Amino acid sequence: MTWTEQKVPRDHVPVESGGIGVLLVNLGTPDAPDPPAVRRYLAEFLSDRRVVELPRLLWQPILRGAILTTRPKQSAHAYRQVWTDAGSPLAAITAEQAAGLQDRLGDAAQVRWAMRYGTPAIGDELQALMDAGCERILLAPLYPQYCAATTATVVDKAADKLRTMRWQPSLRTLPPYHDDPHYIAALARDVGEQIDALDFVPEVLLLSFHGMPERTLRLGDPYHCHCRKTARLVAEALGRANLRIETTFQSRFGRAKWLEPATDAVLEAEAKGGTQRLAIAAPGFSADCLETLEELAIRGREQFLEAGGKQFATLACLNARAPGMAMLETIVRRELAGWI
Ligand SMILES: C=CC1=C(C)c2cc3[nH]c(cc4nc(cc5[nH]c(cc1n2)c(C)c5CCC(=O)O)C(CCC(=O)O)=C4C)c(C)c3C=C
Ligand SMILES: [Fe+2]
Ligand SMILES: [Fe+2]
Repeated sequence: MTWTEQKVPRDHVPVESGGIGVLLVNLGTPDAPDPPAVRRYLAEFLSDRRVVELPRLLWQPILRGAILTTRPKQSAHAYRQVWTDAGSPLAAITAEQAAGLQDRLGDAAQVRWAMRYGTPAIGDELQALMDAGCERILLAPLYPQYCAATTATVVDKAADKLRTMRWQPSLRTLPPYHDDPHYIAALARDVGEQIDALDFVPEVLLLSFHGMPERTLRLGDPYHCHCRKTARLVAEALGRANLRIETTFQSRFGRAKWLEPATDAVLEAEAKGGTQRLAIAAPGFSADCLETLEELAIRGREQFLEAGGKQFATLACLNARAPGMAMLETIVRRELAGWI
């Protein structure tokens, strides 16, 4: 043993060294569907300057005042409607995706998962990978379309952890995969199969993406363009002449103008304009969550049917089913090239 090794405290030495890690990251979700837990989650999420790009001195009083006194109660009600025995759908599905990817990668890499807001925290999971001997880590934000409010903030948070380390791992990040042929093929196959399994033939398929303030498009965020490209490629890959496919943006928050057309407005307009049978998919969400299970599947259905629509279906996200997992394995292995 060399002099340096003798000087290194035993508990700071990885158990095994030279390992490869993969950290899957999604947005985050409350620990429980009750107002205090939702308040903690929203406080962290909506204090992120990547998410709400307003000066702190202006935004924090609004957040701590109007928003955090009313929204946690409303959102907790929404979360209760989608909560499962395994907890929040977003966390449960992300855990399943990590387990599925671990099975597929075997001994080649250790896979863990984290949430940008709440738990399990990115810093803790990076540490766990390092403690398990990983010196090279692929950070994989599970957002197909790049957005500063989602992708960049994951990298920021990982960098915050690295900033505290004397001995850092080597880090790679998974690039956005909005136009990756494997992602498009997985979506086309999965969406196509789900449409074929419906008990009705939809006239219209809405591809609904999470919205963003329109200003971010003008500031150069590629998110809107990525969503549009995904939608165009999925429509081409589906190749269904009798199915009209439209792109919309959901989950508007606050008073600023958001990307349009808005999903809720289009659902109403379609029904009022005579569309009777409609299906909706959310290709930007890698896992089902509040925004798909409550906003689309519950409220979206009500909006469409109340406006005169007759049949409505929300299609599941790729989640941990085979087409999505095969795609994830392929794009992760590609980024691990040279490491494994
Ligand atoms: C300014 C506010 C918000 C921005 C910008 C935003 C961008 C954004 N979000 C996602 C993905 C998800 N968002 C989810 C929930 C959610 N989003 C916001 C606000 C903004 N999102 C809020 C306040 C909430 C919480 C629920 C509520 O109170 O309405 C979720 C689901 C989380 C879950 O627990 O299931 C996801 C996923 C993307 C992809 C995105 C920008 C591209
Ligand atoms: Fe959101
Ligand atoms: Fe929502």
